[in-house]
This record gives sequence, structure tokens and C-alpha cells, in this order.
Amino acid sequence: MTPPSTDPTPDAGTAGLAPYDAVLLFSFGGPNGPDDVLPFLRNVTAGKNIPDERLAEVAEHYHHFGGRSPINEQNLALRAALQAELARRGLDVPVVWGNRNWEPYTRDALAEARAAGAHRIVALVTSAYSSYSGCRQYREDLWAALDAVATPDGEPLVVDKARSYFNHPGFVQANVDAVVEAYGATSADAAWPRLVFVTHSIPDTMEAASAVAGASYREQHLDVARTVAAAAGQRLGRPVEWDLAFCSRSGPPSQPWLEPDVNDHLEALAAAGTTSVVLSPIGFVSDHMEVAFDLDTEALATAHELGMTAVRADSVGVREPFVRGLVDLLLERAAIARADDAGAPRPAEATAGDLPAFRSVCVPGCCRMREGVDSGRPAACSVDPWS
Ligand SMILES: CC1=C(CCC(=O)O)c2cc3nc(cc4[nH]c(cc5[nH]c(cc1n2)c(C)c5CCC(=O)O)c(CCC(=O)O)c4C)C(CCC(=O)O)=C3C
Ligand SMILES: [Fe+2]
Repeated sequence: MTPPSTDPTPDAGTAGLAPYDAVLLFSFGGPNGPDDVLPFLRNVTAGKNIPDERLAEVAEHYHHFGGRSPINEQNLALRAALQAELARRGLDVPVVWGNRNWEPYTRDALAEARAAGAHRIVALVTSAYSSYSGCRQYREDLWAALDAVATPDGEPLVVDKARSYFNHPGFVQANVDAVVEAYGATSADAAWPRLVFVTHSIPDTMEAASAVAGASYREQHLDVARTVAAAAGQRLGRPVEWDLAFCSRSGPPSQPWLEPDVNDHLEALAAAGTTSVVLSPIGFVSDHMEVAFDLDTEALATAHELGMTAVRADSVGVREPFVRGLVDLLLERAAIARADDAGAPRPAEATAGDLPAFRSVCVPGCCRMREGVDSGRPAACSVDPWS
């Protein structure tokens, strides 16, 4: 197994981010106040088979936090951190921020980049793993947003996507650091904690669709979990036993989603004698609502009811190795674009773990949910937008 690399910061080189002249920080979006909650949830669930009771329940989660999701401040912090790291390397490009489901919307971010003179943009999605929810849905919305952006000079606006970065060394390293710190925060007289990695559940059908041309969503997580647990155990001087659990299931009960649910899993662990856990939210890049509610509110309460000691590790947020890794990833994507444009071989791509680097341009049918059922929506950043 390859340990997370601690390579020195790669030089931006003379080509820098060319051919890109702007970066799109592309995220989910979230409400800024109580009045935003319902319209936001309607945006998220348009055309989805989510029961009303589930929606009312999720609205309550947001109201519990004043109707405001932490995700927007977290994206602003990430944008500022990216800008600072780009500047540190002498890379002078605007970073615009756009969301699929709330203001600032993707189309406005693209218009902002266009107004600043951008013609070719590299998109960084705030989802580390690939599936319909973390990749294709972003690309479908991007296609629609590109369609809505005026191009008065007649030159098209092109957006390329940086690959899913779950196994990029920066993301893995930041998670290792966070896990090691969480172990340090557990009380010395508690039992050696078991490490429970947590991610967003998805329907089994979405899991199957994520495996069109490589590792599935679940397999991507297992690769990261294995790598993070091994590296953390090494740093701590003692091996850690780990599992992968899921949170935030929605959809009708009749529809199978990835399991075990983190709460059920904690019960099973308690029944088997585990008294201490560290929860590592490897499926999420920031402590947004799903982490604040499903983990910090629900799962920690479950653990305490079961008499367990539980500490939640940070998500990667704006940790330095993560931010540095994202800028490395942008530079790598730019080098790939230059190679593709020149018909030259692509440069090597940095990874940690056993899986290869995820594809930078999606293959036909990638993460497609409804093939054969409807005509599908076209998606940007793929070989064939219509498949
Ligand atoms: C894999 C995945 C990630 C992880 C990757 C990533 O981090 O991006 C993620 C992130 C997020 N999900 C979020 C919020 C919601 N997700 C929902 C619904 C759904 N998510 C799904 C998947 C994922 N979602 C799925 C398969 C559904 C069912 C409907 C559908 O097929 O799309 C719903 C509807 C109600 C409900 O069902 O819960 C809401 C409100 C927020 C914002 C949080 C905030 O406001 O701070 C974020 C970052
Ligand atoms: Fe994809």
C-alpha cells in the first residue's frame, strides 16, 4: 500500500494553470436563513422520489440550526484559502464560487468569470468521491448553466473538471492528521478507540451506476479508509481497527441504500463490547449540515446512550495539506489539458492508496442513473455529453 505522499510542493512551472483562466469552486449550496430552507429543499429534491415526511424532518434539522447551513461560510473560507495558496505560488487567477442548489448559483458564477475575461475554467467540486450525486449531477447542472451564460464575444465558455480527489495525497493526508488528532483527544483511560469512517449513503442503484468504468463509490471509500487507518495507526504507534458506516439516508424505506447506518452500526459495536469510537467523516469535505446534524447531533447521542466514548474527527475543511493538495490537483489538471490539446502523453497523476487516479474526463454512461428509462440530461466534462 502506498502511504500518503509528503512530496514537496510541486513547482507551478512556467505554464502555471494555462489553459485555464479561472477556477470554479463548485458546491451544493445551503440556506442562509429560515426563509431559504423550503425553497432550497425544493431545489434539491426537484424530480426526486423523497417522501414528504423526510423533507419535513430535514427542514427541522436546518431550523434547529437557525435555518442556516454552515456550508456557505465553509465554502467562503475554502475559496479564500485556495486564493491564498494560488497567490503563494504566483498563480493569479480568479476563483469564483457557484452552487447547484442555492445562491450564488452556478450560472452566476460562470457569468462572473466570463465578465472577468475567462474563456476556459477548471471546476473543483466539493465532493471528493464519484457517483451520480458527487459527479454526474454536478456535470448535468454545469451543462445547463453553460447553456444559460451569454457569450457576447461569440467565443464559447469551456469548463473542465478536476478529477474526483478522494485518493489524492492531500485529501488523504488531511484526513490522517484529523484522525490522529481525534485519537489524541480521547481520554487516556478510555479503551483504544475503534475507528468508524462515515459517509453519505446512496441508493444501491446509484452505487451500481458509479461503477461504470472503475471503482464504485463504496470501493472508493474503502480504499481511502484502508489507507487513512493504516497511516494513522503508524503515526499513533498502535494499529487501529476500522469500519465504514453510512449516514443521511433518505428515499422511501422500500428502496435499498448503502448500509450499515452509522447509528445501527454503533449499536452493533456496543453489543460486541466496543466502548470507545472515533468517527471520521471521510465522505464530506467540510462540517456542513449532514455532519453537524447526522453525526454531531444524532450519532454522538446514539454513542452516548450506548455508554460509549465518542470523538468526531474533523473533516478536511481548510486544513493545509488539503488546500495545498487541491492546488496541486488544479496544476495537474492544467498539465493534462495541455497534453490533451497537444495530443501528447498525459503527465503522471498523484495518488495515495491502491486505486488509480480517477478519470479527468468522464466516459459515456458515467454515473448515469436512468439509462434506458429516459433520454437523460446532457452532462459537461465528458467524452459524450449525451450519454
Ligand atoms: C453522496 C452525497 C453527498 C456527499 C458528497 C458531498 O459532500 O457533496 C451529499 C452531500 C450533501 N447533501 C446535502 C443536502 C441534502 N442532500 C439531500 C439528498 C440526497 N443527497 C444524496 C447524496 C449525497 N449528498 C442523495 C443520494 C440524496 C437523495 C436525493 C438525491 O438523489 O439527490 C437532501 C434532500 C433531503 C434528504 O434526503 O436528506 C439534502 C437537503 C448537502 C448540503 C448540506 C448543508 O446544507 O450543509 C451536502 C453537502
Ligand atoms: Fe462521473
